[in-house]
Amino acid sequence: MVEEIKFYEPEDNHGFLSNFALSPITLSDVVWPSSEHYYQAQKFTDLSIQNKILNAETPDDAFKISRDFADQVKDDWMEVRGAVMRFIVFEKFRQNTYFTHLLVSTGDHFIKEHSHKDDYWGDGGDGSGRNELGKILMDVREYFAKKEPFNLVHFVDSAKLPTQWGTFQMYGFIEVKTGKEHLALVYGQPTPDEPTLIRLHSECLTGDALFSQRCDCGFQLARAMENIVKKGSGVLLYLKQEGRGIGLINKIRAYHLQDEGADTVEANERLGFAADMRDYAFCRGMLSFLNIESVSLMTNNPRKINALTDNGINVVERVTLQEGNNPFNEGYLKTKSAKLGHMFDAEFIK
Ligand SMILES: Nc1nc(O)c(N)c(N[C@@H]2O[C@H](COP(=O)(O)O)[C@@H](O)[C@H]2O)n1
Ligand SMILES: [Zn+2]
Repeated sequence: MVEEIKFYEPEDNHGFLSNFALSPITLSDVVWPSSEHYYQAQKFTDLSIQNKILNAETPDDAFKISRDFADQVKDDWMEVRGAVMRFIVFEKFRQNTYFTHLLVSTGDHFIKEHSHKDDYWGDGGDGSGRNELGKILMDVREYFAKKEPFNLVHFVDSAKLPTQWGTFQMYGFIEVKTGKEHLALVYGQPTPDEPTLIRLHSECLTGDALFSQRCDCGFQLARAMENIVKKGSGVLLYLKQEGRGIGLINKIRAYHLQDEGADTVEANERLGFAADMRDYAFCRGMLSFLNIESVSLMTNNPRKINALTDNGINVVERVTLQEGNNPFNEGYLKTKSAKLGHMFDAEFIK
């Protein structure tokens, strides 16, 4: 059974779907504060009425001003209103990509404007209405759901994550291609005005949660979060890519081979995997949702730099993240440098 999304007030859950949600739409150098402003203004040929509506403080005021001039609505309005609505709802989402991510993230849910006041655009409150606005929203969703970056991940929900360094906002995403669950930990208020300090951290249960000294992951995770808090803002993408993409159990198999003398690349390959199975293309979807286009990337791994660059993210700076070298991971770090191109200072892997 396909679940339903019933929306109405812009401040309620799924309120972004409402025409009364503020969403600047620029048309011929005119900025309409909401789709409601534009839709109501198109009822009139009188430019002074259009301007009154354009300059209305709120979408509600735009609606009310339109009702004040009900006797001057143009004769063909009932014939053209459907096309006007479809145009402006499409433009709302084309120009406000955060809303587009939210719309596409509703998946295949049936969308209804739950309005007892309107049985044409809404469902009439009892489901007897035509729900024409809901139909347009589902058509617009279908269009953008096929387009990058909206087709890469679906946002599910977010919550606070208090840590020893500071409180992050944790966003949960589902990768469309694989169904994998990925996180974005956001600290402060990253803005497109300057490069955002970020880390692409591939999940390493042993290092991140079990204090392993076989690798540098847990040490890098801690330092990256500390760096972000010290800077005042930034993002850590926590990616479901355990074992360089081979998974936890296969990583244990790889460790076993390493216990018998193989290096970390040889072990992967003896198990029938490439040295590194990870793909990062979906990260563009998470960064787009967060409105991040240029980054300072904390990594030693050239593949992560290339992956972001290849997917349209401007990596303006690489910030080294050399942490946790110890006798147990000395060989691992040396192999990452020699065979996987990791950029370490000579002193770090002596
Ligand atoms: N396949 C595999 N073999 C090993 O020996 C490993 N230590 C790992 N660890 C995984 O590597 C990723 C972190 O490496 P980067 O620094 O991001 O390149 C992460 O997925 C670990 O689980 N994997
Ligand atoms: Zn690790």
